[in-house]
Amino acid sequence: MASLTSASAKVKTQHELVLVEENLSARTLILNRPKQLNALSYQMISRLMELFLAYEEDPNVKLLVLKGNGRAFCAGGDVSAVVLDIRKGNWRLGAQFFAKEFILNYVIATYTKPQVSILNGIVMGGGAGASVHGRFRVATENSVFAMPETALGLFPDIGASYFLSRLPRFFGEYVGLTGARLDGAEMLACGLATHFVPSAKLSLLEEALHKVDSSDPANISSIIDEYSEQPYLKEQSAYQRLDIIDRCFSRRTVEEILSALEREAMNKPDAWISTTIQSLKKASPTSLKISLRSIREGRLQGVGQCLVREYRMVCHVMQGKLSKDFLEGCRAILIDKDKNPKWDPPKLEFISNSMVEQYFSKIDDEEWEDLQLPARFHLPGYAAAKL
Ligand SMILES: CC(C)(COP(=O)(O)OP(=O)(O)OC[C@H]1O[C@@H](n2cnc3c(N)ncnc32)[C@H](O)[C@@H]1OP(=O)(O)O)[C@@H](O)C(=O)NCCC(=O)NCCSC(=O)/C=C/c1ccc(O)cc1
Repeated sequence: MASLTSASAKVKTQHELVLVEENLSARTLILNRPKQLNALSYQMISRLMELFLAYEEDPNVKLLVLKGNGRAFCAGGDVSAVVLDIRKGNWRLGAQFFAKEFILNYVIATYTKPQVSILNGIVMGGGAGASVHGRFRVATENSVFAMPETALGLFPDIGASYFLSRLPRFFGEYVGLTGARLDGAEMLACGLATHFVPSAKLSLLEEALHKVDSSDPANISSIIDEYSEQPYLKEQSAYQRLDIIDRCFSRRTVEEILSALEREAMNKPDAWISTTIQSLKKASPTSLKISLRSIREGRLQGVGQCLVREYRMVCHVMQGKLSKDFLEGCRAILIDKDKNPKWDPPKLEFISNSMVEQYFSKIDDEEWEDLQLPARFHLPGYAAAKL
């Protein structure tokens, strides 16, 4: 029988935002802001961090399950508050949010006990950060995955330059630049999910996980295997187009990627190529350029290095000195909802390499410092790389 517990926390609402279920050696954390699609607020991230760190020390805990209440696992970081902060000129509050979130991503990526994320709904931005770095990711027929940041004037953060760059071939560049939505079958095919379980079987799976008394990933994997199915990958899936994706998204620059897609479209008109071109043309040109460079650098870096670099980048975005596209993207998509952002600079060709370069440099501010990741000791082999 599950019991609801409340570990030590200062603010009462934190307990309501992340519910905890205890079952023998398993702990289930439930993101509980269903009306906002479980968008992660600062309090939620703080609470998750507190719970993850406490459970790592607790020998009675062997397995963590993470899931969302309602139709979403998690639709990303909570963008509603940040817009107010930036408008007031308080970009450091945004930076503080990201520092906390990225450290949580790092703790998850290097966690010493297995984490099973049940992705039975929307998984976007920060929701991917809370799950993809963990050991097991269970997709269902309700999963909708996307990294939609370039449409918002941001870039795929939360360590996405690490995991996107490790997807097969150039699929990560495609997912990260276009913000394309993937279903559960596509998530499994590309490796973002480790298992696919039909939602009708989730309660049985969870019951089985509640009885687990081991942290051995092989044990957990075989339990999830019992409920897993091989889903149908639709013929129109982007994952069936890896050859075109490779031909186009392997190009050196965003301009070359677009030209390659346009050439493909001329040779063989196709709805998927048109949609892909349209997504790129609607996104912030600055976001596209810094995202491509970030994913390319990520190929050669560990998850910690990726997060430190992304933190520099996100601080530049929050500071708004180099570009105000993030504020404009939030206005157009979340506030006025006219879906018509006016990006500045408005075109790819106006953004030089040296402008891109600045996003990767330290912030010129005496009070600012690079992200300090916590030292993580005694990691078992499986705690390091999950993808
Ligand atoms: C496609 C979605 C997921 C579902 O669409 P829908 O089914 O038509 O549902 P709604 O859009 O009506 O969403 C239901 C409610 O959830 C809210 N919501 C839905 N995602 C959100 C959300 N990320 N935030 C804060 N409310 C939300 C949304 O505003 C709405 O609230 P309300 O109008 O009061 O009913 C749609 O909500 C959507 O595009 N959400 C944004 C997804 C997204 O871009 N996520 C990644 C964002 S970037 C990121 O993670 C970092 C952000 C950030 C964080 C902190 C910072 O300091 C700086 C930056």
